[in-house]
Amino acid sequence: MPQITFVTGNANKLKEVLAILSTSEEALTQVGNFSITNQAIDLDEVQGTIDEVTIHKAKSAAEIIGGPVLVEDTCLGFTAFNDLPGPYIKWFVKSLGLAGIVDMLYKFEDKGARAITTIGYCEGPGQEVKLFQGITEGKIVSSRGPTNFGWDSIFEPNGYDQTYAEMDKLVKNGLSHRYKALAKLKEYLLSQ
Ligand SMILES: O=P(O)(O)OP(=O)(O)OP(=O)(O)OC[C@H]1O[C@@H](n2cnc3c(O)ncnc32)[C@H](O)[C@@H]1O
Ligand SMILES: [Mg+2]
Repeated sequence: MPQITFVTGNANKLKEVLAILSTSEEALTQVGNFSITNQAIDLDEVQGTIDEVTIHKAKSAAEIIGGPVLVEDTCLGFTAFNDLPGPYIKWFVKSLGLAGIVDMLYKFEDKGARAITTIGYCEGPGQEVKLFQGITEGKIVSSRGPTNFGWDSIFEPNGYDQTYAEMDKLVKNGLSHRYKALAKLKEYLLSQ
């Protein structure tokens, strides 16, 4: 069975990906003819568009692993900021904290935000990268719920009165940006 390595340095991402792809959280899962395993490597991230960042991550992962890989890059962008910070959200969370990010939008009436996961699939060194993207729209609110995963506690998806952090995991994993991107990847892998 061909094996694909999901490369990420983020344990929470890995948990969600495995929960969405399978019904259990085992460290190994199967989609169609492929089995998916994991390696925790923190890949370099270039500056650029979401697609450029993901393509670069996938290519470097394929070089390091020497075989088929999956990577993902997750963005959070604000409508009032023309979709920034986008791929740079991680550094904003690190430097400003969640309260600092909420404050950034203080003077804007529009609190709209988009969570975007872009998955990159590369079959090996030097191969093209296929992209699968999922977007969930919502708004930025004052932090509610556990704060152990990124910006989950300040993002409230449209149509819900809970933040991602307050939601049951099954609910988040049934509507999230990551779920939508993985649904597209799954469809592709099942057709191979
Ligand atoms: O090794 P990689 O896969 O790159 O893992 P990372 O943690 O560096 O992740 P990203 O580069 O994609 O940066 C995304 C940022 O958004 C956070 N994040 C990712 N998915 C999230 C989600 O579903 N909910 C909340 N925060 C999330 C994550 O903790 C990072 O701070
Ligand atoms: Mg990263």
